[in-house]
Amino acid sequence: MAPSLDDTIDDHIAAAGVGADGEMAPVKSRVTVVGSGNWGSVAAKLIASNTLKLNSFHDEVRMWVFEETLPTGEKLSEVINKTNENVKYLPGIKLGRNVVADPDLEHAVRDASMLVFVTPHQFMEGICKRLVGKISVDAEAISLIKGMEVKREGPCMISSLISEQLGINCCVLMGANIANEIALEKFSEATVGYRKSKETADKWVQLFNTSYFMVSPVQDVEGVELCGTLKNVVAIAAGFVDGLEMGNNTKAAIMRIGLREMKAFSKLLFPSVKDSTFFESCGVADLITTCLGGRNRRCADAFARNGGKRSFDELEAEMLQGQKLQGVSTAKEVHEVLSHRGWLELFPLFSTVHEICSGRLPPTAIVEYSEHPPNYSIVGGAAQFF
Ligand SMILES: NC(=O)c1ccc[n+]([C@@H]2O[C@H](COP(=O)([O-])OP(=O)(O)OC[C@H]3O[C@@H](n4cnc5c(N)ncnc54)[C@H](O)[C@@H]3O)[C@@H](O)[C@H]2O)c1
Ligand SMILES: O=P(O)(O)OC[C@H](O)CO
Repeated sequence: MAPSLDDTIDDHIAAAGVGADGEMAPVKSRVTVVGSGNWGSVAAKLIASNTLKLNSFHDEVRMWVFEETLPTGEKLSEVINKTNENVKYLPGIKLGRNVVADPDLEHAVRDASMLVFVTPHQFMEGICKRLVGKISVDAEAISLIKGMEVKREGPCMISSLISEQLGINCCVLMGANIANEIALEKFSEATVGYRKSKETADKWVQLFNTSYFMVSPVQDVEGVELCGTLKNVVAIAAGFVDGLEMGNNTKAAIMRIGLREMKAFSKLLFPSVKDSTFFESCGVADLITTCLGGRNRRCADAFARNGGKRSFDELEAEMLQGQKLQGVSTAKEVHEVLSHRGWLELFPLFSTVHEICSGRLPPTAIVEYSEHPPNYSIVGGAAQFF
């Protein structure tokens, strides 16, 4: 979109730090969204509707696109800029003319003071490496990414990866947020997790909040992020139960046991995690929506219907057209933490999900007790002590 003359004048005045009345004007924040998948595109849309309304932000929202060539031979970023739609990951939805797709990562983040990270978690380490030394030293970040890395030293949440590699503060935003529903402006809620600065959290809330997207801040980064991350493992279990046609009671049981393991795992890793976080949108609400309507649930359903004979990679490629599952790799990462710390028997649901995904147990094992090594039952488990 070509900026209007008024916008251009305003930008020049703001850049000079002088208001129209000759007073010093507050410096405007520039926002870049790093990622342009299904949720990344919706996040850009939400933010862009707000930057147009709020004087403290530049109107333009840059969105980094992992470039790809479409079947038509055109570049995805060029088509987004031409049509104002992400035709591959969010077809049929206008993003807002102030969203500008940029395939050049370094250029996309240049001069940005607010960085929104929203890619599948497995790509973040590489993206951070490319960004070292390329971003403003006083930039603020937020991660919308549900996932974690496991390093030799132990588990590393994606917000910590961003903070440690880029030397900047990083909040998180998680919630019951199936992107396609928010794209259609159906009401939902989300939770911003922050570490210290409530002022920064409020700025993120202001940037995301709309009449149909209600955002609340809580001071518990790890709790919020672990809820968003671990619910994907429970969603895989819920999908198995659906694929096996076991009914609603079984699925509710899986969700309850899963929530208990989410809480126990989070608190064992980070004793500061608050119980109340599990009752925010990022907790129980995300668990419910994911187990009802998410991509992890859908692919796990297909996996179980095929008796585990078709791999998740194959199902993902066939069913999601380029979108990425997070639950299967998260189950593996959680399993690594559990086995390294000797906690496997405390988390029978998490452990069983990984065993099924990796083909060592059949999908039916999700509700079987004690018959398979390592001889535990999803109903028991010391997770009940938390
Ligand atoms: N889609 C949702 O409903 C939803 C909602 C809330 C949170 N999330 C979370 O948001 C994060 C991003 O998910 P999404 O739905 O926006 O993505 P997606 O799964 O729709 O799309 C995959 C994205 O990865 C990109 N990609 C592929 N290969 C890449 C590479 N090598 N390097 C970098 N990028 C590459 C693709 O271009 C595409 O943008 C995930 O952690 C997800 O759990 C998703
Ligand atoms: O489609 P899923 O399973 O990746 O879940 C999407 C969101 O995380 C739901 O909040």
